[in-house]
Amino acid sequence: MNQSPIIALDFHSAKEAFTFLEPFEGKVNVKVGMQLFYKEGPAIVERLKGLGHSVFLDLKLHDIPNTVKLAMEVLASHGADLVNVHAAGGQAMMEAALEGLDKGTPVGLKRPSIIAVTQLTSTDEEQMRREQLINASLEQSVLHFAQLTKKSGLDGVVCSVHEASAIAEVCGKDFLKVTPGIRLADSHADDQKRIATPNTARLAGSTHIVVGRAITKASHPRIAYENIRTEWEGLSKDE
Ligand SMILES: O=C(O)c1cc(=O)[nH]c(=O)n1[C@@H]1O[C@H](COP(=O)(O)O)[C@@H](O)[C@H]1O
Repeated sequence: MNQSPIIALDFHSAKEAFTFLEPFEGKVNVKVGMQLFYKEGPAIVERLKGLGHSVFLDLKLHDIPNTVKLAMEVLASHGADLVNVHAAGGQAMMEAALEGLDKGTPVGLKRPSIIAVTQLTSTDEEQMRREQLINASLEQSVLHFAQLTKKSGLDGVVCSVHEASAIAEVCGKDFLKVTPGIRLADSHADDQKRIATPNTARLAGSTHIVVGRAITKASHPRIAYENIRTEWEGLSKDE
């Protein structure tokens, strides 16, 4: 998957998603999450891939190792470029996920990259300490999960922009740091707690940004996408 912004297709149906994508010329990076996948099934991934788009299949698996391994074996056959799990599932679960993906990837195709969610971007430190009983800073917790993810052999993590540079120091520049919670300077946080602009994401060393509502709810989604892409890539408006 190239480094263009990943558009979160948080839509209710394939019809809505494809209508939304119509004004976009060429191939884009898209994310299919639970809402669209549970409605449309694997066909949505296959259709998007058929149009040449790159697909992050965001189902955030979190279960016992054997169940995750078997599920990943099936998911690998849909052709997604990137999939994810929750790092809190543990090292054995992450290793099993990787094993399932390796086993399920059709011969001749590249195994999807796999990343683990550290702490959701809708979580803040106070909530983490209170609800998860973690007696550490949020950054320490994210770094812990990033190191566990790396040790398990995965390709990277989902984190917020605020932890990206610390993760780069510990896990390396090439370890994926996929960062949702992206907002333009003047937009609402909605349910997100750890937000940042595309420009901050680039300076912090995010490898990818995931953007949903700032594009999908914009009055001109294509223009919103271009503005975000321009800021993320550090280009001036006319480049
Ligand atoms: O795994 C994810 O993609 C994810 C992890 C996370 O910690 N936070 C997070 O917001 N996401 C996803 O990223 C997208 C963000 O959407 P917006 O807040 O509308 O930009 C949603 O589809 C979330 O499911």
